[in-house]
Amino acid sequence: MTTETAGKYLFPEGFLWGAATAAYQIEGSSMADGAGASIWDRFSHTPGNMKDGDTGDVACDHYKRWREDIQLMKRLNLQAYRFSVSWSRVMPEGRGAINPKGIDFYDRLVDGLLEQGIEPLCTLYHWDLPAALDDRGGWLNPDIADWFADYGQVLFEKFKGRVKTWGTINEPWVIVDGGYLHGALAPGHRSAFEAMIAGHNVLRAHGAAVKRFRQVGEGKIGIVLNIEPKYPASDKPEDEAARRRAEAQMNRWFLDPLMGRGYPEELKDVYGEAYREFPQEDFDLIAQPTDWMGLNWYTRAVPENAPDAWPTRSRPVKQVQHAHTETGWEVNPPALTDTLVWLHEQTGGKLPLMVTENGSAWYDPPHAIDGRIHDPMRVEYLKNHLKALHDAIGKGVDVRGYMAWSLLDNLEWSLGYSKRFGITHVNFQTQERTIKDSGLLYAEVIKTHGGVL
Ligand SMILES: N#[N+]C[C@@H]1[C@@H](O)[C@H](O)[C@@H](O)[C@@H]2O[C@H]12
Repeated sequence: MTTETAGKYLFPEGFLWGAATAAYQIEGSSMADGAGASIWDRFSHTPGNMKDGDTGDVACDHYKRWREDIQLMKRLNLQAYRFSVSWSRVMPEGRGAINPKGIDFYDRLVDGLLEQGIEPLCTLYHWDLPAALDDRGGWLNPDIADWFADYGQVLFEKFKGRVKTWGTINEPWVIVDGGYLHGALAPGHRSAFEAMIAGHNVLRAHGAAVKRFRQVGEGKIGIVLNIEPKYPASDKPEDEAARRRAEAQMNRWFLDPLMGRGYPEELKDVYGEAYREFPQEDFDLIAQPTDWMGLNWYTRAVPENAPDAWPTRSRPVKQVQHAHTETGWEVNPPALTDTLVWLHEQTGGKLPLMVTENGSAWYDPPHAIDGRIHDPMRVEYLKNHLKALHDAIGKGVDVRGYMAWSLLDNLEWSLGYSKRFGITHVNFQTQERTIKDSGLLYAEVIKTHGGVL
């Protein structure tokens, strides 16, 4: 904070400050106490899939250390905690029998959070599909919509009155683009034909869960989308056309059907013969009204026309004038403001938004030095993106909260433990947690409602 900015970035009363994680990335013990395997247990144990051969077998050992981690959340002044449930820990086969020890873990976690005055925000699905369901076709099997709604009902009923904000699915685009189109994520398929089908079933499952929530649940429900704004590399028509294809394939593929607009026209151009039509009743199910929408936001892209680039025939042009994180993502806070304004417009300005993930990976030392973890780049990233978020609110965007990604350094999927996103450092040899300078700043931001920015 400088004298001229003192108080300039105060956030609205009731703005919800938290941090986010996901089950497979932090829990460990993924097969303990009757849990079933997920597609990530299989994928991470398949040689060649994971950097350094890393797996989620231990991760942050959160399954055992959850009490310690709730104390960590208190030290960070968190008002909320966004976590996901491992479907196969609760329902080992994905359908039918419930694993009592599995659901008991989440029961204790939710009660522990509430006891500390931390609001639990629960994501039903953050990529870790039960392997038993994958054996039945997984997201390629249309029956998964009912399987997912049945799973959701178990949680809606179990946590009624305690969990009041639900997210159905985290990042449909990554589930499909990573898991079915490019194969970089579980279950590792590479087919545009499968991607269209899987994407449609992910959306149907969301709709089925929302419908079931209206019957048995209590509170608010929404979905969490990753949006990466696309800016044209030049004013050449071919670059604008490339931008539109890239925007349709990532940002509108799922958003448009959720808003009742069906798939964007450009998707036919992107997927060609793999594109397919679906019945209107599916789109009616998908466009079930929801109560809020989550935005996971990290960076922007500047695509140019690239006829050889599959499937969008576009390629991002590196913006060397800006800093880039360890994951190679450009740092561009104003693009977050633009995205929030765009999403506000795309959702008709009636759907409350929440930034459900935002953060950055930088090189951090493997252990604390004199009890501290200095992460100046992450401090700057956090400060500047919170200011950009504040700017969006100033432009009339209804943003209700911000969940820092992530509470802990954790398993960055197929990148393993090589990329650290946490505001808390984890020494993966000792499991020691050390709040980084960015976490100390975030605690102050929360305490001052942004006044410290
Ligand atoms: N990569 N990256 C960091 C972060 C990932 O760790 C989360 O699980 C996803 O929801 C989303 O991709 C964002």
